[in-house]
Amino acid sequence: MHCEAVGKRYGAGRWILRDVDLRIAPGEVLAVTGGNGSGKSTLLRILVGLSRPSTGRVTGRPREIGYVPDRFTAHDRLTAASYLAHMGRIRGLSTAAARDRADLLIDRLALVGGREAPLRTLSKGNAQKVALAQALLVPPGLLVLDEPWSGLDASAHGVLGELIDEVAGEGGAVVFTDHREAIAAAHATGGYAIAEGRLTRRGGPGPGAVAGVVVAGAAVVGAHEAVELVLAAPEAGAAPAGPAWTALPGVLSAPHDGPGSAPHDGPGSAPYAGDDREVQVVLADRRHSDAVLLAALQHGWSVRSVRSVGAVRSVPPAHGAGGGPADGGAAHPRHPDGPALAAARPTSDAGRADR
Ligand SMILES: Nc1ncnc2c1ncn2[C@@H]1O[C@H](COP(=O)(O)OP(=O)(O)OP(=O)(O)O)[C@@H](O)[C@H]1O
Repeated sequence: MHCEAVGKRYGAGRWILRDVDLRIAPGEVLAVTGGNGSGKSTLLRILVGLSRPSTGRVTGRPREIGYVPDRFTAHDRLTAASYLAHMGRIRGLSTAAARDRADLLIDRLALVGGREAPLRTLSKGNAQKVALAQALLVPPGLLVLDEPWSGLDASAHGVLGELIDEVAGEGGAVVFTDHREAIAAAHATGGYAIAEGRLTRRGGPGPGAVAGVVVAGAAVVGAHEAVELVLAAPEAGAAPAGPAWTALPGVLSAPHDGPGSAPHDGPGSAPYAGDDREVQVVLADRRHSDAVLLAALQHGWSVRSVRSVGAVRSVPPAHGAGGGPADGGAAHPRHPDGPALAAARPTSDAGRADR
């Protein structure tokens, strides 16, 4: 999805956003921070299509969008369960599937007052939980959350983090706002700040962040602490017999996989001076890296180097751009123009009226 030179002003008022360029790739979790009134909610409304940009355009918006606005005011007599079942049906679920999904989300978010509480009786935090649940009734290709942590109790904080990871792990993109850098750093894979209408990329986010890498087409999806293993084949000249790298538990990518697929070029084949053995570069989840090394050693490979890559996020083949295990499962730089982006489900960009 791409916001291209997006600008926004309400009527003849000041420019709230100017020249915003933003690409969002599947599997990314982007935090947008900024002070009160800086335009965060405005940007989110443009992303989901509720507000039309005054200049520029948004393309590649996924079909399924989950949106949690900053305020979810529910004056309704409907119960939480009925509301969610109704919303699920609007999104194409059968009544039974909508109820099941709603029940699951209500349980996970521990809605106080329960599923039969009328919406209008819910506290701010519990209404926020219902808003979150409605955004997740069907797996969103884009999940947009406006200050989702505000008002949530501590236990729901953890669940929200899990839900975000799950959406991203399934190849959905997530964008959320918050005032607090710490929250952004803990949950996002990339960050932006808005000030004076300009959106600027922030430096590396914190522990939950992805250190610049998306693995498209990995056999295992989700967030990983990854290790890069550079392995040298048993002997020079021969097609290296190795384990089926990507079939090993925890392997996220191995550019040249399978028997007889000797690496001849690309990132996996850079020869070392004085050693022309073929080289395989394996990106593995850290928890499995010892087992991968053991498998390599058992097949006669030797270890050139082991390097911690930090956090990476892997997305499934359907969302990759030809980087699946079948063609090598490459680790792509998390760059706006990175190949993973090409898999964004294209949709029309029919803007809807401003609220
Ligand atoms: N529908 C509207 N009509 C006119 N002005 C608006 C409208 N919506 C927002 N604004 C103005 O646009 C500016 C940005 O508002 P926005 O809600 O996007 O900021 P924000 O960064 O989300 O703020 P906060 O952190 O306080 O929620 C504010 O000055 C606000 O008053």
